[in-house]
Amino acid sequence: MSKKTPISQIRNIGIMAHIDAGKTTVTERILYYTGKSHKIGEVHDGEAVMDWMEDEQNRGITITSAVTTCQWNRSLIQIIDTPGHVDFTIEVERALRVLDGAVGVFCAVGGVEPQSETVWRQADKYDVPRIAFINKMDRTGADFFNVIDMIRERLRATPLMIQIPVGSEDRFSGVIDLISMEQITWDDETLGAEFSKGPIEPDMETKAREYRETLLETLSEVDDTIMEKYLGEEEISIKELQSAIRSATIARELVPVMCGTALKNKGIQPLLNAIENFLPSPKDIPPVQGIHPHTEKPMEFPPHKTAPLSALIFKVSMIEGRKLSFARIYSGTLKAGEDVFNPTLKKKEKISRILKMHANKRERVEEAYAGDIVGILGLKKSSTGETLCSSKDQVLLEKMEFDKPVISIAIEPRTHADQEKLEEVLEKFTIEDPTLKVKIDEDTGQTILSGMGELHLEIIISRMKREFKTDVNVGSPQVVYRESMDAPSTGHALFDREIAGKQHFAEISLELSPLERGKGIEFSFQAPEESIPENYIPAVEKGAREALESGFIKGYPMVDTRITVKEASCRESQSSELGFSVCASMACRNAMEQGAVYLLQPIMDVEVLVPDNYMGEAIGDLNTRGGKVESIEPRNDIQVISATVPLAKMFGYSTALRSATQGRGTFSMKFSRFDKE
Ligand SMILES: Nc1nc2c(ncn2[C@@H]2O[C@H](COP(=O)(O)OP(=O)(O)OP(=O)(O)O)[C@@H](O)[C@H]2O)c(=O)[nH]1
Repeated sequence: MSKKTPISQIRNIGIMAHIDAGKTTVTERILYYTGKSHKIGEVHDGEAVMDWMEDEQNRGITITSAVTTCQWNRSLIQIIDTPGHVDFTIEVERALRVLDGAVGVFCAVGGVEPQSETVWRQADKYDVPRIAFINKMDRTGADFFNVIDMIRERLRATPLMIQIPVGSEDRFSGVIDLISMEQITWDDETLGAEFSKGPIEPDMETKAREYRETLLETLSEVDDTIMEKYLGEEEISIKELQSAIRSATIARELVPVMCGTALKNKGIQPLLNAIENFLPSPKDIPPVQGIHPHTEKPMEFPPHKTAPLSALIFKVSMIEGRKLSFARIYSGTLKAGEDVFNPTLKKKEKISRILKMHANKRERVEEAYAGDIVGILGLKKSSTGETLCSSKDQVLLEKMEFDKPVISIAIEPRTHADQEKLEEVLEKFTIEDPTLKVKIDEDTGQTILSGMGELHLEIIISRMKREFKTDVNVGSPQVVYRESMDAPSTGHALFDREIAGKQHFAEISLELSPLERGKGIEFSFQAPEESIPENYIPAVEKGAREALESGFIKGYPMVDTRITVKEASCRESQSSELGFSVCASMACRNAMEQGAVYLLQPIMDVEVLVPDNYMGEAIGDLNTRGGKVESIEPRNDIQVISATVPLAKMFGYSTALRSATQGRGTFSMKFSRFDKE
């Protein structure tokens, strides 16, 4: 395993799916057939290799992205597990950032569910080439061709059927490979490890020929060579077909679709072949973009082990008190025992160990190369989203953007023993999860946790209890607001004070003015030149930003505001960073007092699915919650209502919807924007 795989044979992939489509079971079977795991751990036994976290086993859903490595034919497949629940979009986004291709798993009965659409769109944003696997062909109601239509209509993708199923539901026995025109049948006795390939059975022949035509037509639309041969009725070899499919998949023109049943051990080996044949290697995708940390000049290094090092930390886990950082290496070589440079922190860090991650064990390696995804021990300060490079050839890769928390709860340790552990546990959680924020409420002294949704915080609390035996009382969830202002307002402050025997003097006049929604905070220093020494400007900026961060009305961060310093003055020998920082902060408070600051609340995109006869109730209920219905679309016998609703009005919605629709309605929700109350 530790022998070096050429970069062209590496496949960094994610498996994306709606909850319950069977992602964990598919991953399990991949590990089984690639020989990494010797026992099939059924999800319902709580033994799945990937889901090693206790909480995931209890809930039966996958929360964290674990990376695991396995070997298939000549390829090294590194699987980054991605969750299906939208409350964990951070996990999906960070996985998408470092993978090169993905397998979308769909349920043959449910097809493309709203959350599969969400995840699919995220993958579109990152230009990730995909193949699709229609799982659960054994279930009652399984309908391969219906899912194909859904992929076309809901995901607006062009499916390329490279297989069709033989039988369905309990008579599903295998597939017809439309590339080689062979029938593949799995042997139930050997957990699907053995299968036979042979000529297509007579009763399937007509259908197989018909879909082979469809495959050739679809492929001809994107590949000229295939088109010429197809129109000329010339023989097209398997190699030619594979190469055309590979190019079209990588160019994201087509999505090859396959099927099977992971639970009944059918269809996984051809899926592994498709990962190897059709998904890109790190060499097949555009080189990662970065900038020079000082000059901000665009930079890119080739994905080669002799190029300068560039790697991105995409996840940090605290394991037994040690920080394990997961990094994707884009170029160069990472060596154990050597220093690397973190351009964000402007600091060197030592790589003490490099680990190749298998699902439940780690293998130590001395070096890792472009294309690899590894665990690193030894990094002390670096965190998720930061770059590692060499101090000689510095590069800064694009940072990961994390959504801001929208919901918070107050927690209180139950006993003295819980109190003692709480700080340490929270530190671990915040290091691992950049979307979780902890702060102490200045008025009440309570600890406030903020996160991405109710489920996100619920899981944190339950992990505290189960994994760390730390019990807390939990307050009811509160919406996290932002503050902003309507019109420009000016502020002034004079700071002239003796601190520890030294006089500090600073004077600042500034203006706070509204920016467009979503712009954040901008700072500009427009005081006359040489009014204060240039090296104090960063202190002014720091003080001003900090003041805005602590808000005005209720202490929520101010957003979408420009700070313009108009005048500044100092006295020689009485200037200090401290003085300028405090003075800028006071001037901002002064401007906020003068101006009209208001609250912004989180608005959510909500999608509600209800049968026709409950639509009236569902819309009425959304209206009473202050929701705005944006569209209503029929999907088979179900109506899909898309609306935007203030998060504050969505508490208890799942219970309300269930009782209004006798359990038939479902919904999904994700953060849209902050807007005026
Ligand atoms: N009938 C049938 N059931 C399956 C199949 N694959 C998975 N399942 C079952 O479907 C359920 C969900 O499977 P998982 O593998 O946990 O699905 P997942 O997509 O990983 O779900 P999350 O971890 O919740 O995101 C489990 O009870 C599986 O045993 C299949 O091919 N056929």
